Amino acid sequence: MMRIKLPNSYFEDHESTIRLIWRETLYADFEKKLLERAIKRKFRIKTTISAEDGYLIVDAENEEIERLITFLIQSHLGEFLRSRYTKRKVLYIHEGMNVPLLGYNAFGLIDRGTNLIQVRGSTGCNVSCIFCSVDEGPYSRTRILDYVVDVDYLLKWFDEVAQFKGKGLEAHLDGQGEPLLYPFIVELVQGLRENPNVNIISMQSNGILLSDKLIEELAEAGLDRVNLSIHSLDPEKAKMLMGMKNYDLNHVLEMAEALINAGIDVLFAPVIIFGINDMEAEAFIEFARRIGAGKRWPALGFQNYVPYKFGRHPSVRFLSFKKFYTWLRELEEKTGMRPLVLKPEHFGMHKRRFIPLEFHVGEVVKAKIILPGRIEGEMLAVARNRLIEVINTHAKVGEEIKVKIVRTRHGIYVGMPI
Ligand SMILES: C[S@@+](CC[C@H](N)C(=O)[O-])C[C@H]1O[C@@H](n2cnc3c(N)ncnc32)[C@H](O)[C@@H]1O
Ligand code: SF4
Repeated sequence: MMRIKLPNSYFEDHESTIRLIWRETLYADFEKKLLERAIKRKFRIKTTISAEDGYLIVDAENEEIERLITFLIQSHLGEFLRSRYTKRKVLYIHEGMNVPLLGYNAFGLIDRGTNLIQVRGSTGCNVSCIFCSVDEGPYSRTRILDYVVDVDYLLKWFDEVAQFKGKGLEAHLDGQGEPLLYPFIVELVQGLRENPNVNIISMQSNGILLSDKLIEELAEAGLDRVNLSIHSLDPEKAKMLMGMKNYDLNHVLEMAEALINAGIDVLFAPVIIFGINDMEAEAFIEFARRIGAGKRWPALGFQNYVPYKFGRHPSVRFLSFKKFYTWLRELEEKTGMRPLVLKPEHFGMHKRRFIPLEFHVGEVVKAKIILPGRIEGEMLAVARNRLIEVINTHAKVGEEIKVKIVRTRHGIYVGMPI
């Protein structure tokens, strides 16, 4: 009997398949029959494969068999990879694929002309907030695919961008999804910390996947702040807003305290939907005060609910930003909590030279389709070492097509086939 384990993984038995859980957030299913057949073909012996206590069990004793199984699993991992949370197929982006990490908003890097660089290692979310601006999570109706970027590759691109942008940068881990689903989150923070141009490392998160152990690791790696998305202090209302029956508000509140105790600052970032949770604003302020949030940065960053084109839209009233800011100023007066109207300077943010645009609107470029996109009719193409999101297309991976650039804002390129 052999017990096989692979680094950062464990195995589960699923009747006809063996499931490899890799780095907690990803999995791949392997047909037992196929693995057994491969052993039979090579070694002419009949074996049975199962999983127990996290190990893959083969009823044979032979190091060569162990090597074969390990090789088969590792070499097919990319093909079968799925997200444990969204259950969607995951495309693993690594250096060998030559995928530029500038140009697309779902993964890679985004430069919006300031000293803050958004760093996006993966897509996908573990909850489905009823207002989500990017229609994320297990109940998404539009997202059909997830991406995970190899951490060394992401850091390599970051280092190039950071060299161009200069000193005093903030690396902000956010995404079209939940950054804590990124399987290399600790390594990413560590790598960013090693960059001499990075001063601050912050993250935007729903906090659900935090644990005492992960917080300790993130603190040690050098994370400075978490903008924590908590939308209600009432457990039932919070479940409704997060679109998740087993959302454990208490756990997230405990983790907020644990972050602060570990020296990671917390900024609470509730999305305010008037008529639903605006009446909780003072309770949020009270809670933030009590646990000592906002040590180096503001403790609260209330966000006005905005109905986004590709997001989810609860049937609620949308308050104009003018009225929203008036509401915030009144709240400042009433509670003495300042600032609630947040400005870039509260975060040490300032304008910086943009990475020059590679295309201009209206330009027609020859681009090569290299990856499927996240929604139906969308593909990712590459030209001049940038990604372009091509919409309304039936083109296939490998094809070269002519694309008319329709959007270039903040170096995110959208094009249409012509
Ligand atoms: C898309 S989320 C991604 C990060 C992470 N999953 C989270 O929720 O913190 C980024 C931020 O946008 C907020 N947000 C999502 N949908 C929104 C909407 N329709 N209007 C305003 N803010 C929204 C989230 O609460 C979160 O603070
Ligand atoms: S707002 Fe954030 S936590 Fe909520 S579904 Fe969207 S990505 Fe996930």
